Amino acid sequence: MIDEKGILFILSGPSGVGKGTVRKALFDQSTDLRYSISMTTRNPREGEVDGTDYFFKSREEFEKLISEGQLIEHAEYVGNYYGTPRQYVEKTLNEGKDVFLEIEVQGALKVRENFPQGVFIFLIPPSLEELKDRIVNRGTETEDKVKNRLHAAKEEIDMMDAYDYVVVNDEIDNAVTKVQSIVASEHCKRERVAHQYKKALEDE
Ligand SMILES: Nc1ncnc2c1ncn2[C@@H]1O[C@H](COP(=O)(O)OP(=O)(O)OP(=O)(O)O)[C@@H](O)[C@H]1O
Ligand SMILES: Nc1nc2c(ncn2[C@@H]2O[C@H](COP(=O)(O)O)[C@@H](O)[C@H]2O)c(=O)[nH]1
Repeated sequence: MIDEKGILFILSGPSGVGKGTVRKALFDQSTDLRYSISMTTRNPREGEVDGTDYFFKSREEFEKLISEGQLIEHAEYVGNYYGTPRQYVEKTLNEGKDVFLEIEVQGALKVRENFPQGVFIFLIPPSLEELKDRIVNRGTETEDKVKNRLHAAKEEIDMMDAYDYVVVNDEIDNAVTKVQSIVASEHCKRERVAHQYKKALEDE
């Protein structure tokens, strides 16, 4: 059978590496991917909009979503819950459209268990010093939170080998081009499988 479902792409990596920046730049150029907006219990940052950046939930609401099985994965990250809505992802993939997740590492590894056919991309910083500068300069975290996020980052970078691709986010444009190439290459693989299937039917 040809798999006519969309492809699930997962962009992951430590906090501050630039996942959001790369994703936004990618979506400014690409219209074929569908971005899955996550749920979180963290407070909105200045300028963040409910339903665009995240669906902001209370802890009670989030725990209800977990118990109802409405998330394909969730993780508690530096004191807050984050999770991926099941209905949007499954419906969109079933319609044959590609879905793009931007999530942290524990969650990505859980997605791997349920969607082994997903394409897992790990974004790494050019160095840990640069990672720290990016988190600090973003100006969204207190000193304590920066420390927690950097501590988590070291453990997350150790999980890099569990991914299909690693992209260094040195320059944003370079990183975006690489992610676009990965998307194109995964489509070529899919087309090869479809072509082999068609040929096998014709040869019967
Ligand atoms: N290639 C780059 N070069 C320099 N600065 C960058 C680059 N990519 C992102 N940044 C900057 O680094 C900071 C963190 O980026 P961003 O918020 O996209 O990271 P993130 O991985 O999505 O973080 P989080 O996981 O905490 O949401 C931002 O201020 C962004 O402008
Ligand atoms: N496991 C999940 N992680 C997610 C999800 N959505 C976002 N994230 C990641 O959480 C951290 C912190 O995000 P921030 O917005 O507070 O800086 C970051 O790595 C995000 O990519 C999700 O649905 N599941």
